[in-house]
Amino acid sequence: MSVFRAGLFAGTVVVITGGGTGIGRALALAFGELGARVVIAARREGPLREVVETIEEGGGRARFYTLDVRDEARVEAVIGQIWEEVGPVDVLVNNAGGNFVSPAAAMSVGGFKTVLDINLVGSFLMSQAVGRRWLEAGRGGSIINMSATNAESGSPLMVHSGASKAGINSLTQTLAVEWGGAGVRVNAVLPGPVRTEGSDERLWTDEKVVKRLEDGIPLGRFAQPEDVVGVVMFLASEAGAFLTGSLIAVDGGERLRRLIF
Ligand SMILES: CCC/C=C/C(=O)SCCNC(=O)CCNC(=O)[C@H](O)C(C)(C)COP(=O)([O-])OP(=O)([O-])OC[C@H]1O[C@@H](n2cnc3c(N)ncnc32)[C@H](O)[C@@H]1OP(=O)([O-])[O-]
Ligand SMILES: NC(=O)C1=CN([C@@H]2O[C@H](COP(=O)(O)OP(=O)(O)OC[C@H]3O[C@@H](n4cnc5c(N)ncnc54)[C@H](OP(=O)(O)O)[C@@H]3O)[C@@H](O)[C@H]2O)C=CC1
Repeated sequence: MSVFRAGLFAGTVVVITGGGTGIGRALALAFGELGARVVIAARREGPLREVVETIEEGGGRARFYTLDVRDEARVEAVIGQIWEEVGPVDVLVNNAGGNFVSPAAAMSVGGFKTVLDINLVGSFLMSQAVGRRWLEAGRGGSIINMSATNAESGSPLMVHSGASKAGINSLTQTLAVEWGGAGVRVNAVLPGPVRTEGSDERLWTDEKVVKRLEDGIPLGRFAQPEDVVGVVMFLASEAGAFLTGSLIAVDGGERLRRLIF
C-alpha cells in the first residue's frame, strides 16, 4: 500500500528505462499502482513483458518498447512512437544502467566506454529526445536520473560507474539550468548499494562483502529496490515542484560511514 494518495499520477505518462528489473521494476509497479500510464524500455523483452502484465493484472495501464539506450536512432524512434501511441511524456526516469567489478588498471577501454555509454550517453540521448519535444511544444516535464553515491565518494573497482554517475550529476545540473525556464525540472537520485537482479549478479556476489557493507550502513540494512521509490515519486509529483538540479542520496547513510573508533 503506497503512502502516496491513490490516483496521484492519473493522466500522467511516465517513461522508465530499465523498467523490467531491479529499481526500474519497483518504480514501474509503484507508478502503475498510482494511476500513471507506465512505459518501460530496455533491451530484453521477457522482463519488460512480465512487468507490463503485472501492472495490467493490478488494473493499471502499461506498455513496453525494446531499445538500447546507446542507439541514438532507436531512442529517437521509440520516443516518437511513445508520443504518438501513448501521448506526450510527462516524466522520464533515466534508470537503465550497467556496471561490473574490475580493478582500474586491468579494465579495457572497451569496458570503460561501455558503462559510460549506457549510463551517461544513454541518459543524455533519452533526455535530449524527450526534452526537445517538451521545448518545441512549450510544455514542462520532469526528468529523474538514477545516479549513485559512488559519483561523490570515489568508486574503487568500478571506475567506469563512478565516472559515469559523476557525469550524470553534471548532466542533471546543466539541463536543470538550460531547461528550467521552459518548466522542465531535472533531478538525480543517488542510491548507495541496493540488492537487485543486476547488482546481485555482478557486484554483491560475495556474502562476506555484503555483510561488511551492511555493517557500515548507519540504518543497519542493505537497501531493497523499494527503498528508492519514494523519493522518485516525490520528485515526479507536484510536491517536488520547486526542486531542480537537486542530487538526493538514498543510502541509509552509507556514504558517511567512516567510523574512526
Ligand atoms: C554502489 C554501486 C553503484 C552502481 C551500481 C550499479 O550500477 S548495479 C547495475 C548492474 N546491472 C547491470 O550491469 C545490467 C546491465 N549490464 C550489462 O548489460 C553488462 O554487464 C555490461 C555493462 C558489460 C554491458 O553489456 P554489453 O553486452 O553491452 O557489453 P559486452 O559484454 O559486449 O562488453 C563490453 C566490454 O566490457 C567488458 N566487460 C564486460 N564485463 C566485464 C567484466 N565483468 N570484467 C571486465 N570487463 C568486462 C568486455 O570485455 C568488453 O570490453 P572490450 O572487449 O570491448 O574491451
Ligand atoms: N543496485 C545498486 O547497488 C545500485 C544501482 N544504481 C543504479 O540504479 C539503476 C538500476 O540498476 P539496478 O536495478 O540495480 O540493476 P538491474 O540490472 O536490475 O537494472 C538495470 C536495467 O537497465 C537495463 N539496461 C541495461 N543496459 C541497457 C541498455 N544499454 N539499454 C537499455 N536498457 C538497459 C537492463 O535491462 P536489459 O538488460 O533488458 O536491457 C535492466 O533492466 C542503474 O542506473 C544503476 O546504476 C545506483 C546505485 C546502486
